Amino acid sequence: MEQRFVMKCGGSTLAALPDSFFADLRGLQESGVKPVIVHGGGPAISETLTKLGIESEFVNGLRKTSDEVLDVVEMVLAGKINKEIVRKIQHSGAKSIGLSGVDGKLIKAQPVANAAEIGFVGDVTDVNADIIAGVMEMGYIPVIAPIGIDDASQRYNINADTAAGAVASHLGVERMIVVTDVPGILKTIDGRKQVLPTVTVEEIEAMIASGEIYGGMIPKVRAAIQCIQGKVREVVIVNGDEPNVLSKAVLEGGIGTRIVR
Ligand SMILES: Nc1ncnc2c1ncn2[C@@H]1O[C@H](COP(=O)(O)OP(=O)(O)O)[C@@H](O)[C@H]1O
Ligand SMILES: CC(=O)N[C@@H](CCC(=O)OP(=O)(O)O)C(=O)O
Repeated sequence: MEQRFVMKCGGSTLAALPDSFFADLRGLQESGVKPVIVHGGGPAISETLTKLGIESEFVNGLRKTSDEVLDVVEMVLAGKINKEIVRKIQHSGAKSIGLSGVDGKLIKAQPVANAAEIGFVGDVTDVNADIIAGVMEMGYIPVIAPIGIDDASQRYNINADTAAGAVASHLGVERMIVVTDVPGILKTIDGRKQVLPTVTVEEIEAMIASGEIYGGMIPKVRAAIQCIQGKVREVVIVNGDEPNVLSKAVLEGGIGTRIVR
């Protein structure tokens, strides 16, 4: 079995993740599995921007990022949220090191195509997988904040789903697990919302076109589609609230929605 997996934790669920979630993570690591975490924190960024009286808006799911907004994004993601996750992992008894994409130029980025409209938002151009592998080799769980950097040392705000997909691709893991606040991709069947156990790229495109997949689910499925073109075999979307959700997703299957080729 592939020993490594990338897990993306969304801001929608981070604060509510119970101690048992981190105990499950520790158990997995003890059994020889090597997790890599990439996290979001959109709601916490919005809250801090509001407190500071800085306006920001989303354009097609991406935050318009001025220099002033970028400072707050880095402060909240690489500071507050990253260290909160590292502390929780350490409290569970596992070892963890927090990094942002700036550290060791871990995530190289370039401006998105519509940068003139949305500012310092980045697309990933490269990931320094050696740093991540080195941290794992030392027995630590890497926790990565989605800030990118270019050769001129400009920072970029990167959507966390996009960053996680790029990390999974560059590491060449077989599986990415996306932990969020819904139990998978939901579809109304026979008048009832149901979790789809498996979806293909074609089904996703149809659900985006019909509006059945919208908002924050769009960057997740887009990142999933991008990374399953390569070595990543499947992306699993799960709810962080479910007991032992990680070990179920990694070892057993049959939970959440699996996105496959
Ligand atoms: N078909 C769908 N199934 C489930 N959730 C969906 C779907 N389409 C859109 N969503 C929305 O996507 C949200 C998850 O995205 P988001 O709030 O950005 O989470 P995160 O902070 O974890 O990245 C869900 O809470 C739900 O409102
Ligand atoms: C460019 C862009 O939109 N970046 C995101 C980064 C955080 C994120 O993606 O967090 P979630 O996973 O919780 O949504 C933002 O500024 O909110």
